[in-house]
Amino acid sequence: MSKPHSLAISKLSGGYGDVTVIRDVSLTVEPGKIVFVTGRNGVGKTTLIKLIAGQLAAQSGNILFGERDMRAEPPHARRAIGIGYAPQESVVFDDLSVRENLTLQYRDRDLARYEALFASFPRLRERRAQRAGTLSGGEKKILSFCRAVAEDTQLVMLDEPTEGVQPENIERMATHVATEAGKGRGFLIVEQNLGFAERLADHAHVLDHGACIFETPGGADLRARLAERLAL
Ligand SMILES: Nc1ncnc2c1ncn2[C@@H]1O[C@H](COP(=O)(O)OP(=O)(O)OP(=O)(O)O)[C@@H](O)[C@H]1O
Repeated sequence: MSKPHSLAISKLSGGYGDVTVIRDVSLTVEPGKIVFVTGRNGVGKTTLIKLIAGQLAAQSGNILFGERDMRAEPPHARRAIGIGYAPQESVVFDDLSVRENLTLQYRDRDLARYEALFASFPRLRERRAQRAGTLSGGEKKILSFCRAVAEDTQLVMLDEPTEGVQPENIERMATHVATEAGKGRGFLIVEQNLGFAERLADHAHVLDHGACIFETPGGADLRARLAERLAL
């Protein structure tokens, strides 16, 4: 992995066509830091991640990764530069096997890079020859999580990674995120699971109507601080 970069978003606005969903959002993810974005349904969390990944074009504001302006780069280039992404809908190719889904982007098609993840999620290894479309919703989320974590990117964006995943696997996800952050990778995680956020966050933002209405450092009572803002 090359020298780690910070992601720095400033006054970012964007949405769908002429409709503005995200308004003037600013946040930073430094190397090795875990930053959460939470908020109620429909406030724009996924839209924000898609703007950073390049799946949606920004209307105004800046997205810098290191010194580089990401707004000029198409999605595949942003990934190649070091911004990985596991979307909320998991993007599992149903007709391909689990193995193919995990190795599509690698010329060597080697599963060895998944050893540590398979140790935590053995069902994925057991089901490697199975059509990915036959996996349960939670298993698809785990597949998508593993693919993003195993990829050699400096930043990992996860959109609701724990949705539909059982508690012991959520705990294993948390362990992998903490380990990877310890190696210097940054994480930007959209989550409504406040326990997961409290367990991992260095910093958290609350989004409402497309704007950041609250931000706070991580820590023991993060869940309560966020819940208070979410109830407003
Ligand atoms: N393709 C689209 N075209 C137009 N509007 C959209 C589109 N996708 C989402 N929206 C709207 O943008 C707003 C924000 O949606 P978004 O998916 O970003 O919210 P979210 O906070 O991620 O919600 P959830 O927690 O339910 O996943 C919503 O009002 C939604 O209806």
